[in-house]
Amino acid sequence: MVNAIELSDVSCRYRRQLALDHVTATLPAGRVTALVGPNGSGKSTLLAALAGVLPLAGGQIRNLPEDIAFVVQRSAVPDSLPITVRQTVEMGRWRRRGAWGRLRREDHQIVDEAMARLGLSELAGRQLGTLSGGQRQRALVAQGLAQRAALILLDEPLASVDVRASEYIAGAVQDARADGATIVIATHERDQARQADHVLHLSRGALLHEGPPGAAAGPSSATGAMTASRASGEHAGRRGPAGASR
Ligand SMILES: Nc1ncnc2c1ncn2[C@@H]1O[C@H](COP(=O)(O)OP(=O)(O)OP(=O)(O)O)[C@@H](O)[C@H]1O
Repeated sequence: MVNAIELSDVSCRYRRQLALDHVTATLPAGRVTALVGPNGSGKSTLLAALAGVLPLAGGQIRNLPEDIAFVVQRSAVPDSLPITVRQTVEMGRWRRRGAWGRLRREDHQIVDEAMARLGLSELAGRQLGTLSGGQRQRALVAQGLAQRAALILLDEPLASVDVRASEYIAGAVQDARADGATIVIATHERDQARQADHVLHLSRGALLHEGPPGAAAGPSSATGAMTASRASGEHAGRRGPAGASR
């Protein structure tokens, strides 16, 4: 039995600015947690703290797994990066094999599976920079999935993506959950927050509320999503558009 990740009194700063303000919260193991709140409320900062790329200014995080996949915002990846879709997804195996290590047959299988899951198989040889925004986002999510990490962090994976990409990504998230991963998603998308198991509502770096989707949200909710009831069942969206099943 894997324990929930526990944040107690977690604070983070960028120089003098307090970006996370004494956050105490729980991220249930093997479940999807959505981080919601207005721009600048601390969602990306909380992901960076969980990923270990931003040191804590105070507090502690317990039960953090060692293998963590961090799918950053698409805007954080330069358009001109000379890399194909396959190479992008293969980078998800670097942690296991090292950047210069040879991928094994099982790695290639995992990469193929992640690409198929996100509907990217036919785009494998394409340069990342020649893809649409939604396709590029799918490639980044596929890279995250290929890590087969116990904790998967996704920063705004549905920002400015088309319906097809958002269906593939939502399906991939539910698949990773079904495989036992703990997933944390910063999102502005109502549907994604509704489909989560647990929601942390942040405002100005502080936790306003945590609980199941549909529970009370503060009046400043950026998404307005928290008053809606859960739209779909446990494994809703497990399959993406045609050909995406695995
Ligand atoms: N690299 C940085 N240097 C300085 N301040 C930063 C940095 N990154 C974020 N901040 C500040 O920290 C606060 C929290 O930002 P963060 O990006 O975590 O919010 P967010 O909820 O993810 O916002 P968004 O929805 O716009 O992505 C904001 O006030 C922001 O201006």
